[in-house]
Amino acid sequence: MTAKIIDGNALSTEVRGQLAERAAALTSVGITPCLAVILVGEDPASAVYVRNKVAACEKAGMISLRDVYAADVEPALVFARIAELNADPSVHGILVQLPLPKHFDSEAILESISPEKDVDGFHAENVGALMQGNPRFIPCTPYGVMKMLESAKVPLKGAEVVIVGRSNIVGKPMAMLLLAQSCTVTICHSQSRDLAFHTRRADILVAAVGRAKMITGDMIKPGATVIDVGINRTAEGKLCGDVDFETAKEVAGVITPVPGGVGPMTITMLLANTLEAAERSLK
Ligand SMILES: Nc1nc(=O)c2c([nH]1)NC[C@@H]1CN(c3ccc(C(=O)N[C@@H](CCC(=O)O)C(=O)O)cc3)C=[N+]21
Ligand SMILES: [Mg+2]
Repeated sequence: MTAKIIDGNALSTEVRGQLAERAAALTSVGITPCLAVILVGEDPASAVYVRNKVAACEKAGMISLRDVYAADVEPALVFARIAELNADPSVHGILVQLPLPKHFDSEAILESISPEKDVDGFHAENVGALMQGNPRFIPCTPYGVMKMLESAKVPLKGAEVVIVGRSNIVGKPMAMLLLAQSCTVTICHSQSRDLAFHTRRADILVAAVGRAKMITGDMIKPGATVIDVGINRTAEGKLCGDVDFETAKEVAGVITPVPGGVGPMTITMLLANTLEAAERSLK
């Protein structure tokens, strides 16, 4: 039997439809949700993501602003633009596309965004709120994963979860969200001894390492839920995840594909956070 596939595009369409209704309701009272996106440099993948985010905003009836800077821009210019966006009441969300060029202090940039407009949930204040169990903005990728688990009715209470990857943008917030749902959470990383020992115990396995096809079917417990957060490009330019889908789908009970899985849900939850920020501005 092959695994049930969670279709991230279909779920995105459904959720974005609901968001569009809320956006229209806000617009009718004079507030159109607005996301400002800042892109520094010419990385082609980043340009594609930013284009997708902007298009998704407009389709959901939200406004988007886009500022693109050359890779060698003075950071002071970007800080000044963020300050301007922080002060602009018509802007509800601000996203600085990562990664930034090496001469940027990324942490300082993220801390300069007003926590009330930090729709990525990367500001230390929002990270702290999530750890304390009172999230203000949930980082978009782990938020999207939670929606996917919910839509597939994957039981969470008491489940053994193994997350492979410990990044600030996926692994760590993912662990906090699943812990809050009473999962038993293990975080593995590049220095973990005997990775397969851990992954084979997982009822829910989240792969967020950035290494193409590194999770193979033999590393998965039969019937497990496998969430693939990886976005890797092969030499031929094909997109593939951290999970070897062909072998994994024969073992897993539920699985997410790449493309068409977590990626579209990340953008959907960015829209959700922007809308949420705009709704809060009413109160
Ligand atoms: N401040 C910031 N916030 C982010 O949320 C952020 C970021 N920086 N930097 C880069 C990563 C990556 N990310 C993706 C979003 C959507 C897809 C997505 O839609 N993927 C499509 C395919 C798109 C394609 O063809 O390349 C899919 O998986 O089906 C992928 C990756 C957001 N990120
Ligand atoms: Mg994100």
